Amino acid sequence: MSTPQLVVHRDKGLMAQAAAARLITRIVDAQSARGSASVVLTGGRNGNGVLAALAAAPARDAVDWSRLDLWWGDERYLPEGDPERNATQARAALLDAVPLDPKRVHPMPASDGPHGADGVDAAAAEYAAELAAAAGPEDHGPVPAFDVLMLGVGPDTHVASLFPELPGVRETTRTVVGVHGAPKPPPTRISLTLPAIRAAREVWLLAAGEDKAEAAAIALSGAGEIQAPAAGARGRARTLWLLDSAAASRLPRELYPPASP
Ligand SMILES: O=C(O)[C@H](O)[C@@H](O)[C@H](O)[C@H](O)COP(=O)(O)O
Repeated sequence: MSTPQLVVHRDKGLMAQAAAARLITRIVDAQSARGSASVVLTGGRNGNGVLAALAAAPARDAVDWSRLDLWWGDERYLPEGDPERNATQARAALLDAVPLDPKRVHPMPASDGPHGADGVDAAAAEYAAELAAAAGPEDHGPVPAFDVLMLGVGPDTHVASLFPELPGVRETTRTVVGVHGAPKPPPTRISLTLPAIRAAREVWLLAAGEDKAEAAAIALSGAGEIQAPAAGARGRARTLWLLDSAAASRLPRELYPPASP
């Protein structure tokens, strides 16, 4: 697993634009090398900000959208099309504006699907099976080796729907779990687990705003992953924290020396 690298941008708008530019490059490189690319999307304002910046970037046309697999790191277990679903928000921010292959877009199940509102655990198992079916021998495991997996970071250090101390973050075997009683609404969610997240080549953690400063400082100062799930989110080849200066304001100095005057 890789050691976190930090990139600090002046403000959250620039952070989103720079992350979008980085994502375009990463997708184009993967498509050139292997024919296709795979990206895992996150919910939340920062993740949607990156998607909106990507939608507005002229270089988005460099991506072959028909050869891109999209997955989700977590989902709010709500009916299809609910405005609070991460997939609905991602479609509005970007996905509806680009020529994706619908067969390569893999939203997590919705609560009005075959598993029903009480079936979040079965819905999570279904998504795990979908991931396993997409993994090839070269992936060495039950999920594809995603090119980039993005995660918003919560003020309590949660990533995806893995919250401090709750069962999801303790999962060591399953790749996807149903989440009950999440402290961030809605309480019922589906989430990739840390083992699934760590299958990604690159994991990018997005944190902008003063309310993320403490979470970033804790997660990057050697905290355990059960107490600080963001600390356990690492990519095989690269772990990148993309921050704005407000979110970076409480990092230990050895991680982020203050800018010279
Ligand atoms: O479904 C969700 O809510 C998430 O995926 C969650 O993990 C989110 O990414 C963080 O809470 C950060 O959210 P913000 O970027 O809005 O602060």
